[in-house]
Amino acid sequence: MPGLDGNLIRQRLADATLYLCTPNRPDLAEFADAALAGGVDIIQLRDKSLEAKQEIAALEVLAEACAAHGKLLAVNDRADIAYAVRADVLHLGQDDLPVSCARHVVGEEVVIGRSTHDVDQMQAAATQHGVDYFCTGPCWPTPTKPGRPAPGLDLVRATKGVRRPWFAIGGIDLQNLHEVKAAGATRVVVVRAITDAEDPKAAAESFKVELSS
Ligand SMILES: Cc1ncc(COP(=O)(O)OP(=O)(O)O)c(N)n1
Ligand SMILES: Cc1nc(C(=O)O)sc1CCOP(=O)(O)O
Ligand SMILES: [Mg+2]
Repeated sequence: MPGLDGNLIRQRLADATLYLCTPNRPDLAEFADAALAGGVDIIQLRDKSLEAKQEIAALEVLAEACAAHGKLLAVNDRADIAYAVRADVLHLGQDDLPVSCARHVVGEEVVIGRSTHDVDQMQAAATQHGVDYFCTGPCWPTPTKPGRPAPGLDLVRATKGVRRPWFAIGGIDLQNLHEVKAAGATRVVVVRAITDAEDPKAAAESFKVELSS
């Protein structure tokens, strides 16, 4: 079955402000439904513990939730799995598959994103052929990505005004979101702020309210 049309995916990306990465969890379907109902625009399965078969099974759960809410499904690292589940988005870090290689696997419709951690990487991702969006971070050191040094909000400030869609990431929560916005970000990626929330729908709603003001 073909995935969404690339123009529609890129339109949804342009409109997206809240991107959630989640590990697999026993209540994945209910959790995803709540987060998407609260306003999450893109949901990525980020779980390094899964074998391909289990990752595909979890992504199929997320795909159903994304289709029901008209939102985007993202795969982390694996172009083959993105292809297998007809994902809308493939996210690649600096040490992952080269973009040109991933593009051959997933085709032209799928949106490809990149992680960046310094100004040189950010400027490269802002112009590199085949890249549709990028992320800058971590804004703060985060236990979700142990050992990754944080360039902090200076990198967000350096990215302000770049036209290609970009998201701030790393250590962002409802308490410090105003600092991220003041540094120039209009889009954010979060993990714990929603995955650890008692009420994921309410957490997502609060992010969306703050991001739209
Ligand atoms: C949306 C988004 N942004 C950044 C990352 C981090 O990617 P990477 O640096 O490859 O690290 P891992 O997540 O693979 O550990 C991401 N996954 N998603
Ligand atoms: C997965 C990931 N990538 C980062 C980067 O800077 O590229 S920071 C990060 C983890 C973000 O998790 P939390 O919202 O729980 O701090
Ligand atoms: Mg990666």
